[in-house]
This record gives sequence, structure tokens and C-alpha cells, in this order.
Amino acid sequence: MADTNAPTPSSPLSTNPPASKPDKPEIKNLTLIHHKGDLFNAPSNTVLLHACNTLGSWGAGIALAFRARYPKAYLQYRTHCLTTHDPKTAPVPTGTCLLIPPCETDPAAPRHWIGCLFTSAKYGRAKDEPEVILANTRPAMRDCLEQVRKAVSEGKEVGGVRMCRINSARFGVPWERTVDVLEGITVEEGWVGDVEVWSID
Ligand SMILES: Nc1ncnc2c1ncn2[C@@H]1O[C@H](COP(=O)(O)OP(=O)(O)OC[C@H]2O[C@H](OP(=O)(O)O)[C@H](O)[C@@H]2O)[C@@H](O)[C@H]1O
Repeated sequence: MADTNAPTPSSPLSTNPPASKPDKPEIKNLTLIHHKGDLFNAPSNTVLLHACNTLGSWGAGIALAFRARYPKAYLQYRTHCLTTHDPKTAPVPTGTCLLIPPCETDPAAPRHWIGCLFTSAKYGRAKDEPEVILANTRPAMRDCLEQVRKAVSEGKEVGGVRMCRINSARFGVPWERTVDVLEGITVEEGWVGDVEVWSID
């Protein structure tokens, strides 16, 4: 595990190139690169991922830290959950991702993309069971990686992709089980193949 808490320079996003032999595509699974340190201490344009409920609440844990740092992004998340969707009649589907481009207007705020992985419908005591959260994690991450690919293809500035140990605390899923799901994801053409996991534990 690298002890690299200091900010690292933003590097061009490395994506999965087209397979050289179209009739025999090379299969690569997502690689997690583990670091110790603060997720938020990331270069501009980095994508920061965290697990979210679909009820519009960033009320505790690392979500609360996201809310404090990125109030405008929090509003976008809330609008997505409560206005674009409706928690009672048409909730945000679990297994999806909301990718929010850098949007803070405070010049001192970091310019980070924020990826909200909807891995549980609700939170607190009503959160989904671990098996359901794990089943939601794979499509949510795939949706995220596809949206990142699209953003890059549209010429948007996107740095690397970083995540905390999603699902592992308030959502109550042993971290190793989420690792197994993430490392089982096949990297599609044009997707980021390496994701950094930053942990302060
Ligand atoms: N600065 C930092 N850098 C790096 N890692 C950091 C860190 N700060 C904390 N961590 C770690 O980040 C992991 C995730 O831990 P969390 O409990 O937050 O997330 P989770 O994915 O289990 O659950 C999601 C629900 O938790 C929330 O609260 P509510 O449900 O609203 O109550 C949401 O709204 C969701 O619904 C743990 O390893 C923490 O040590």
C-alpha cells in the first residue's frame, strides 16, 4: 500500500484501448489500487466516488463531508433524487450512478467530479441488505465508468477515478466483498481500467 497522502499531479486519463484483434478481444478486469490517505486530497478534475442512498440524503459519514465540501454538487444530487425522480412514486433506480461535473462556484473549492453510486435505496436502519447492496454495486460502477468514458469522448477534462471504501461502514458491507464485486467488472473499450481506493482507516 502506497503512503501517498500528498497531492499528486493530475495525469492524463488512461483508458482501455481498442483490442488489437477485433475477433479476439482482450478481456481486462477493473484494477483497484489501494492508497492510505484522504480521498479529498486529489488533483483537480479527479472523479471522487461514494455510495449513496436514493432519498436525497448525504447525512452521515463521508457523504456528510461531501456535502460540506461540495454544496452545489449536493444540490444536484438532491434535485436528482427529489425532483427529477420522486422517492415515493419513481425513485432513482438503484444500480445507477449520478456523475456530477465540477460545479462549485467558490474559487477556493476543489474542481472535482463527483460520482454518486446508488448502491442502496434507503439509509440507516432501512438500508438494503448486503446482498442487495452488492448486487447494485456492479451496475452502478459500470454506469459510472460508461459516463466517464462519454465525458472524455466529449472532450471534457477528466482526471483519474478515486473512491473511498464504499459500502463498508454505514452500509454495513464487509469491504472485501465489495472488492470482489468491483474486481469482477470487465473493462469495456474506452473505460478507465484502474481505480484508486483511498482509505483513512
Ligand atoms: N476523507 C476520507 N477519505 C477516505 N475515506 C474516508 C474519508 N472519510 C471517511 N472515509 C471512509 O469512507 C468509508 C465509507 O463509509 P461511510 O459510512 O461514509 O459510507 P458507506 O458507503 O458505508 O455508506 C453510505 C451511506 O452512508 C451515508 O450516511 P447515511 O446513510 O445518510 O446515514 C450516506 O448518505 C449513505 O447513505 C469508510 O471506510 C470511512 O472510513
